Amino acid sequence: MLQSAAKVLSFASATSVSRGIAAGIRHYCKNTPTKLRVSQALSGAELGSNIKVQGWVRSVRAQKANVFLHVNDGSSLQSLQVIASSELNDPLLTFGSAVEVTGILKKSPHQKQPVELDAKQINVVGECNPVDFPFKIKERHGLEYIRQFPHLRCRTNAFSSLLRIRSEATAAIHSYFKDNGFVEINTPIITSNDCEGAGELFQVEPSGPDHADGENFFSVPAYLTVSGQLHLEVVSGAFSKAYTFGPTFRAENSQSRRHLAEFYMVEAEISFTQSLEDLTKVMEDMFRFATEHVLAHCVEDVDLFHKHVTPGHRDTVDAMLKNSFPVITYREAIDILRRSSERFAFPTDWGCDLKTEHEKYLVKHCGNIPVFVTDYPYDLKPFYARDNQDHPERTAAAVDLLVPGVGELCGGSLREERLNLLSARLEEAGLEDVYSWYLDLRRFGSVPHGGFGLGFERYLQCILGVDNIKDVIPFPRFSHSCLL
Ligand SMILES: NC(=O)C[C@H](N)C(=O)O
Repeated sequence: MLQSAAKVLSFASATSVSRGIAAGIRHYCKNTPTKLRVSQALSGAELGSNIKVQGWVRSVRAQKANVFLHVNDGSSLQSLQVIASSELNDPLLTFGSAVEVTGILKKSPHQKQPVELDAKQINVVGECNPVDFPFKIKERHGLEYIRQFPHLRCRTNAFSSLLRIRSEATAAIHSYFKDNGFVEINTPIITSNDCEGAGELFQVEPSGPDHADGENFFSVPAYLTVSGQLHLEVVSGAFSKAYTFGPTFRAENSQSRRHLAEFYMVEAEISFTQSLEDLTKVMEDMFRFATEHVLAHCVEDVDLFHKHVTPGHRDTVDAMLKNSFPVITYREAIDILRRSSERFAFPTDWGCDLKTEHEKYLVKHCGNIPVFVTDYPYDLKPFYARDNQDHPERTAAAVDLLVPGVGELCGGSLREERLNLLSARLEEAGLEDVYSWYLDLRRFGSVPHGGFGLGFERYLQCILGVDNIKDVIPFPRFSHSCLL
């Protein structure tokens, strides 16, 4: 009896203790702000709650007894409006400063923004001297201006939109390949081959005191990759669909609006191909999938470009998505160029490389939508391109995709899978020994296959209408420039 009374007592005291703890936790939770990203706050999550946001001040204005801020943390183009009483104002609260704001998230009485943060506390985490800061409040700076500040430009609306679009486009391209049964392969960045044979290579050599004797680290000359194609071809001997998406390097001595020394390339390789159509279908489908995804998931960011940076470009993008991409042969392209009344700077004879001016003309001629050009002269293409033996003119089964505003976006080909033809071509070029492993691929289970590469920055230029490729990559590298 006594024992059971004791049990009841201890149970009673235990429950009151736990009740006390629970109340304490509730009290603590009520007073501990929930950390939200700006995009979450804007979506109305946690309306009426005590929240905390951390970000950078995009605008600041003192009015009567209040101070109004816009805080952005890169999660969306929109900033969160913060209202604080002027006691919370601080001379360090300037455009560009980093802040931490705690307060109650409320529905906004203004139509322009759905919510506002009624601030109870503002900490300036990092000050920013507005006099020295290169960007000015409420000014729309052009891409060319902000390009001068590669270490600061992500703090502008335009460049932060670009970075979000870039990230979303990357994800879309990966999901396209995943959804369509491709396996992602990490092809090497350091390689001993010059896939394109164009000699635009950056050689890799070690440095530092351990390598002062000038030894050859790899025992063979090594370079930064110009293309993952040959490694994908290795893989395509066992995987019928493979792709890679990574940095690529070309030592082109060019300051042009569409060349970089370091750029990202999406490359795919498909085994058991029947014709170039197997490649053009994937190129076109991937282009559509990624573009539709970006337009649907980055509405405000894309609008910023299409309305303010490159007004009118949306119509071009809509036309690209509405029409299927025409296909013309190189022969037809040459005939179109030769018939035109345009005065080209470069020749338009059979066998000439198509230059940017030609590519742009062909795109316009075809209705300002992307156009595939196929079956290039055999001698224009590298050793791996398949010989179209049945064509009257000597051509290779190669294809380029030309797009509005940019010119060449993708290049691809069926690969020469026939051992005798490939080894004859390599022998002619004196490359038989270097590529003996490549010939092995044709000795052991060779199948017709082909692939293509898409320049990711050119793709972004194309869908956003951005003129200069340096404005669509976080840290551009080009001749005489390797800032940061
Ligand atoms: N993977 C490819 O077909 C791309 C091609 N090797 C190029 O660099 O243009």
